[in-house]
Amino acid sequence: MEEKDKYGKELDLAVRIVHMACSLCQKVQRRLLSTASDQVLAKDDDSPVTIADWSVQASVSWLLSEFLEGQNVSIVAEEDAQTLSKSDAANLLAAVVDTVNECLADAPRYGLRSPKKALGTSQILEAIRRCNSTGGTRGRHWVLDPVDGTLGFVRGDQYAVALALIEDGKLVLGVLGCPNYPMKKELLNYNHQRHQTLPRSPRPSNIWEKGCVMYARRGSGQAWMQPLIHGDMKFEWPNSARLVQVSPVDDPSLATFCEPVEKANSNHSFTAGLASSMGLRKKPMRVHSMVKYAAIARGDAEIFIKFARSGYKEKIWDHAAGVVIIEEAGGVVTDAGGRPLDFSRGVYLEGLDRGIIACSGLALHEKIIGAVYASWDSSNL
Ligand SMILES: Nc1ncnc2c1ncn2[C@@H]1O[C@H](COP(=O)(O)OS(=O)(=O)O)[C@@H](OP(=O)(O)O)[C@H]1O
Ligand SMILES: [Mg+2]
Ligand SMILES: [Mg+2]
Ligand SMILES: [Mg+2]
Repeated sequence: MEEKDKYGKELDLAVRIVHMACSLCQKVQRRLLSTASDQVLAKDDDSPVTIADWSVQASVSWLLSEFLEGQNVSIVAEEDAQTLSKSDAANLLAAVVDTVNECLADAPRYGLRSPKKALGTSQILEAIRRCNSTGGTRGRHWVLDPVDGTLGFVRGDQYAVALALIEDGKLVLGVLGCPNYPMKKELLNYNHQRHQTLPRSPRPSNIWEKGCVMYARRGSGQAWMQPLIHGDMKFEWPNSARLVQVSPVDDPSLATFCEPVEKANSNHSFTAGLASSMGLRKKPMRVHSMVKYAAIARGDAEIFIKFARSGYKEKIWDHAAGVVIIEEAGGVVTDAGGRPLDFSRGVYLEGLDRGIIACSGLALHEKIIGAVYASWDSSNL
């Protein structure tokens, strides 16, 4: 197979699957926001999880196994089936089973096959449990964050579905579905005070106002964006895909940096110090989820910085898809020491030096690394 066609089949499959998963999430988010429900649960670390997280994981797992039959499909993903398997979780499990079957019944619209008959509870639990691979340096591993930014999802705000493929420890493709991130930034209602970054109308009618799916294949030098496939729209490959590129801005005073919304996930006062020391003047764009990676890849912002509290270990599914998309769009992603992220060492980004810095170009990147170096000793991280 020619190098340029390598992973073409896998990318095509992953893009279709992510479109489907985004549609599932939109339905669940609408229901969640319109009913005062108890459908948001807390995990052991107090982070939220919903029917959408489990349902996307089950659907993606089933579809990958179905289409890559014969291969021993290895998936590294965020959720497990423990809570759902408990005897008091029958209603929750039933809701997941319904949601997955509703989603898979739509598969032909995306050029995929539905199951011959609706999946049963045990098949769905099995599909979730199968995603317990720990990745590593050898072989192929799919990396899935079924709902990234679950907090944004339950707030009715930004979230993403992220699917990537690693082969022999290297990222080879990434797909990022952003259901509330319109094709054009101008269509986003960005409110600094309320930290809300939502499409301007709640039920947009124009496809450019709807969400997007971005994707890239390692080494292609290209990153693509498509409008989200909706309702009765037919999936036409490559469905108005357009190339995206990082921003050309390299003057810090004109650059925008993004960071997590929650102080608990990244040290806002440290990043504010960094920003001012390198001459960034604009307010930070605080957005939930890997939409931050999407924003850099398509030139809506120039910098993404995340410094988690010391002791927190970043997981590969929170970054994999975003990193390959930014890099192919012309950007740079490293840790705070300037080294590339290592996706080969299991579930965590082992060896990560302090934080993550994604940038539209080398000039800004060097300035931030320099600013981190200069301010680290005086910081209280
Ligand atoms: N303590 C701590 N520090 C750093 N990061 C953490 C922490 N706890 C969780 N996470 C991971 O952060 C993911 C969400 O990141 P965001 O950038 O969307 O955060 S924020 O909601 O905008 O604040 C979130 O992803 P999801 O669980 O998929 O939502 C987590 O994997
Ligand atoms: Mg995540
Ligand atoms: Mg998640
Ligand atoms: Mg989570």
